[in-house]
Amino acid sequence: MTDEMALRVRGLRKRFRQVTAVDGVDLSVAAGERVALVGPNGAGKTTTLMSCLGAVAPDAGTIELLGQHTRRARRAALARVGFASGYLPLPPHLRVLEFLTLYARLYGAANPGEQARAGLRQFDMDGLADRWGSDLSSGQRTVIGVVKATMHAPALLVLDEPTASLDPDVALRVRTGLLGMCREQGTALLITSHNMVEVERMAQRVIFLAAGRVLVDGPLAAIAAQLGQSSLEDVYLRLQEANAGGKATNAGAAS
Ligand SMILES: Nc1ncnc2c1ncn2[C@@H]1O[C@H](COP(=O)(O)OP(=O)(O)OP(=O)(O)O)[C@@H](O)[C@H]1O
Repeated sequence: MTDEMALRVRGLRKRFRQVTAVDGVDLSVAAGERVALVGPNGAGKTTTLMSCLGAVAPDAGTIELLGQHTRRARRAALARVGFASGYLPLPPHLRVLEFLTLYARLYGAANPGEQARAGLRQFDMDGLADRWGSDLSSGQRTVIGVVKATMHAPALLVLDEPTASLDPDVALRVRTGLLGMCREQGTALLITSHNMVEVERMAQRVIFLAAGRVLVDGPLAAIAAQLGQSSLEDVYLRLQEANAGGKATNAGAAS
C-alpha cells in the first residue's frame, strides 16, 4: 500500500435530460481501503462509478484515478483498475479458460494461461475452465466477470452489485476471494450493493447516496453510533426515511 489515493472525486455532476443523476458528489477511496457506495434505486451510484471509469462523461467535476487526472491520463490509470458488475455479457463462443487467457494476454501477463488458471483458483471456480460462455448461468457469468476484473492485480477494483445474482454459497466464495485479494495485494475496493450484510462484511467505510448527493460518509460503526442504530440495515432505513422527509442527516465523518 502506498500514500497514493486510489480515487478522489470532487464536485461530480451528471444530468440526463430532465434527471439530475449526480448532483455534486465528493468522495475518496484511499489506497488499499474498502469503501461501499449504498443508496436507494436511482440514487446515482452506477452513474458515479461509470463517470469514474470514463464510460459516462460528467457535466462537471474532477476525477483523480490512482493519482492521475482522468481528463489527461485516463488510459494509464485504467490499466491499473478492475471493473465487474452483474450486467456484463461474456462471449458465447469461447471457453472460460480461453476468454480469461485472452484477457491475461491483454493485461500483459508473462504466462497468460497460468494467470487465468490462478484467477479461477482464487475464487474456487476451477471447475468452469472448460465450459463454453454460452453454457454458463447468469451467476456463473458474473463470477467469471469478477475473475476477469481481478486477474491483473488491480490497484483499484470497482464492483457494481457483484453478487446480486449469486446464490449464498457462491456469493460467499466471491466475497472471500475478494477480501483475500484486497488483504494480500493491498487492493482498494469501491463496491455498490443493496445487500447490507455484504456491505458490512466487505467495507471499512460506507458512503450513502440519495438523489445524487452524499448524505453520509464514514466508518459504519461511527455512523451507526451517531444515528443510534445497531445494524447497517437500520442505518439505511433511518437515512432513507430522513431523506424522504427532506431532513438529510449529516452524520458522516469526513472523507
Ligand atoms: N443513460 C441514462 N439516460 C437517462 N437517465 C439515466 C441514464 N442512466 C441513469 N439515468 C437516471 O439517473 C438516475 C440515477 O441512475 P443510476 O443508475 O446511477 O442509479 P443507481 O443508484 O445505480 O440505481 P440502482 O440501485 O437502481 O442501480 C436514475 O433516475 C436513472 O433513471
